[in-house]
This record gives sequence, C-alpha cells and structure tokens, in this order.
Amino acid sequence: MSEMDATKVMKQMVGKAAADRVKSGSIVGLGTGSTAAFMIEYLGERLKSGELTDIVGITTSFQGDVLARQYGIPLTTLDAVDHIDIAIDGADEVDPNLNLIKGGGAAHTREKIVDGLADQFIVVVDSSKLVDKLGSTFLLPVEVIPMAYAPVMRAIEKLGGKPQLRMGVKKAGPVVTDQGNFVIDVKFDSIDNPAELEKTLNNIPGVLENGLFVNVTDLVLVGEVIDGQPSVREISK
Ligand SMILES: O=C[C@H](O)[C@H](O)[C@H](O)COP(=O)(O)O
Repeated sequence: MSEMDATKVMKQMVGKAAADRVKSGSIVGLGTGSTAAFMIEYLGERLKSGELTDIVGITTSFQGDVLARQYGIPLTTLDAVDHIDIAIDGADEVDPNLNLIKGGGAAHTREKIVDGLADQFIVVVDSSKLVDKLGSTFLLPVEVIPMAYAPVMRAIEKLGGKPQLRMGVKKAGPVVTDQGNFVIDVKFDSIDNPAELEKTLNNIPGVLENGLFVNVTDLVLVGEVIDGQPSVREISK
C-alpha cells in the first residue's frame, strides 16, 4: 500500500469508527477537514440505511454545510439548541495530554466553539498526527481581522514566534476564512505551555482565535496501519 493510500484508509477507518458512536436522537457537532469528511459521509450512510434516526448536525465550516446536505444530514444552529451531545473533528497535531493544534483548513474558530460545547468531543486522526510536543510538525494557525494582520504579526514576533500570512492556492492573495478573516501561521520553537500561549495569543487586539485546543478532548481515535493491517486505537485520559 502506498503512503497516500494508507493515509486515506486510516482516515476512512477513524471516520467510520467515530460515526458508529453517534446515537439516534443526538445533536452532533460536525468537524471540518478530510478526516471529518469521511465521518460525515458515514453518518449519512447510517441515516440512509435507517440504522440511525433523528439526528441533527451543527457544522463548523462551509465545507461541512455542503457535505451535510450532500449526505442528507439535517442541520441546526447554536441558537436553536441548548446543548450538543457529541462533536467529532479532525486535528493537525495531538499531544500526549490530548491537547491539539487545529486550523489546517482555517476552520478552527468555529470548531473551537462547537467542539468545546459538546458533552463528548472525539478527535479523529491518522497516526502521523501524534506528536510529543505541539508545534513540532505543524505551524500554529491564528485567525486575524484583516486590517490588523501587520500589528498582530509584529506582536507575535515579540512573543518569539515566526509568523507568515497564509496565502491562497489557485487564488491570488491571502486565504480568507468563512468569517472573512485572514490566517497567520506561526512557527514557535517550542510550545511549552499550550494553555498559556492560547490565552496570550487571543489577547492580542485583532486576533479572533488560535488553533490551540487545550483540555477539550475526551477521546482520540487513531487510525494506524501496522504490518499492513489497518486498525483503530483509542486514546483517552
Ligand atoms: O481547519 C481545519 C481543521 O482543524 C481540521 O480538522 C484539521 O486541519 C485536520 O484536517 P485533516 O483531517 O484534513 O487532516
């Protein structure tokens, strides 16, 4: 199996394993990204087969809106419900304390709102996302209001980070989030205290939200391929 095929298999497996945990009658937070997309697809399959009934989804991005419609998942909004039973979402990095970096798809602001409100938050990743320390493989995304991007980048440099404005692919200029903002990706040599850095960054005027998710994860489902055999491992605190 090529590395690309193995990654796809791992993402499919954890997407399915997470979708299988959703119970009929639940309000479900629907994450963003390529792994969460498989979860949304499998939820749709369970609904179609009649095995799962009466669920409503709350999306975390425009991508989620489109996929939920495509797979027949009814949607609601945060002002129409008083709780979320379960949220399932991908991540870019997961550390041993189950803290995360998210935002590779620029959706971390809505994800943090929805995932943080859920009674149970399940993270779905392939094994390449497990790290000893956050920031070791992935830059930390920070969503900023466009008019403030330059002073925010200077403030981040003063904190020891190396910021770069995320640029579009097949689009001239910066990436624009679902909220109409920009994303600054930051390299920190070492993120020793994620909880403190999360607060410090969010305290810079012009920052809407950063991609550090601290103490919100209940369970991580990790897709692995060991000796050619795909499997799903559970990690909880
Ligand atoms: O903004 C995007 C999200 O945080 C994604 O959940 C994260 O980037 C992981 O995406 P993927 O499953 O495609 O690796």
